[in-house]
Amino acid sequence: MTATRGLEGVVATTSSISSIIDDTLTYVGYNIDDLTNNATFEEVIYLLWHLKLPTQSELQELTDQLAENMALPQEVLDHFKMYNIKEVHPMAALRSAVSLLGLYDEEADVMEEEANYMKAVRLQAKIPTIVTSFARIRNGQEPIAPRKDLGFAANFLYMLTGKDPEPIEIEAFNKALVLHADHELNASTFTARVCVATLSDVYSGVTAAIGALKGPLHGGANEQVMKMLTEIGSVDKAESYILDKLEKKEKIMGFGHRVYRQGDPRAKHLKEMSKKLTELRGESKYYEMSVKVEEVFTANKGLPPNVDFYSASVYHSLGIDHDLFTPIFAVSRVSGWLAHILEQYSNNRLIRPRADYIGPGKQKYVPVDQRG
Ligand SMILES: CC(=O)SCCNC(=O)CCNC(=O)[C@H](O)C(C)(C)COP(=O)(O)OP(=O)(O)OC[C@H]1O[C@@H](n2cnc3c(N)ncnc32)[C@H](O)[C@@H]1OP(=O)(O)O
Ligand SMILES: O=C([O-])CC(=O)C(=O)O
Repeated sequence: MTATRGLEGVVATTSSISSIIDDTLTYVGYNIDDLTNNATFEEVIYLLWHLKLPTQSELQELTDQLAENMALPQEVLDHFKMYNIKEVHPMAALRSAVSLLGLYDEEADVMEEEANYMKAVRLQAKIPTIVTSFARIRNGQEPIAPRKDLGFAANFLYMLTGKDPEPIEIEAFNKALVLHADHELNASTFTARVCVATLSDVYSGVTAAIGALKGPLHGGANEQVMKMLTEIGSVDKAESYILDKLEKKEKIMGFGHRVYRQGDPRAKHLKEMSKKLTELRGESKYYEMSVKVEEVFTANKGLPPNVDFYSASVYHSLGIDHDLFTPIFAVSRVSGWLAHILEQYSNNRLIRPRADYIGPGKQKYVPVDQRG
């Protein structure tokens, strides 16, 4: 038995949800460019869960179900008072809140298909409310209830700020949600599938996935990109900053990818939005710094930016706190996790690979009082 480090190139399941072939990303056969330019996030959720685009009435039904399920149990809101909310990372709070949510769902352990689908609806609906409520409570503000007249993207921004978002903000946020929704067998989705393949419940699968997304080599990279841009501070400092990091053999967050070789097809959409939004806000230095970082990094390492790189300046331009960037990734990616969880249940087999043992050979047990 020989191990493949990081399971690189290992094909671990079949799936009908999304594919990356020759650097082209599709959801159920629809090119990501087409979906980003045309679809609402609600349509994409439906697509991932049903493997077809919805009709008008199917879309309305899902939209209504999401709207009806956005409110949180009071216990979940109350639990934010149990710890020092200002000190806690919102990804840790989200992970805990989703786990807690499972305790208040009477159907949490009901494994029928319809019950699992409705849990998916409830989780997709409630995760934005968790993230926005957390963000407001830690600022001493009351959580804001969602509005029935707003779509998913607009509602998130409204619940976060209490203000009616501008059309360009809604467009940018909707695109970001579409772009982050699914990505084949990335680390957090694989985690979710491994978890539920034991026939554990949907809440456990999503809680595990949030834990995997949190790490800086995966979803956590977008917050680190913003930290880097803040540290750089101005365009003229970008080149020396990057060269110094490379000299020290440090990784530059937001670059590189396990699967893409020529580049991540999602990055160009975020780059375009970053340009538009940073100019609109009079903060084009964040876009310009990003472009300079890309130029210097790719010239030296030949690795193009991934989805996390330009999403940082997009979210910053939307006025979002930097530590909420990864939770926002989860607000979108939960749609993909749930699609994969439902797919796993529908054709389940325990996921249990092997390890290539490289420890000591046979040893004889020595009682503790005789060990030197
Ligand atoms: C949504 C997402 O999850 S997208 C990914 C988000 N993560 C990041 O942006 C973090 C930065 N990027 C990385 O750490 C990596 O590119 C990963 C984790 C995304 C992919 O990693 P892997 O396929 O395992 O590549 P690995 O980390 O082994 O890197 C291969 C080589 O490229 C280098 N490399 C890869 N990415 C970077 C980077 N961002 N900065 C500097 N060097 C890099 C490595 O140092 C390594 O060089 P070496 O062979 O000389 O040691
Ligand atoms: O696929 C991956 O390894 C990481 C990624 O880009 C994503 O999850 O969107």
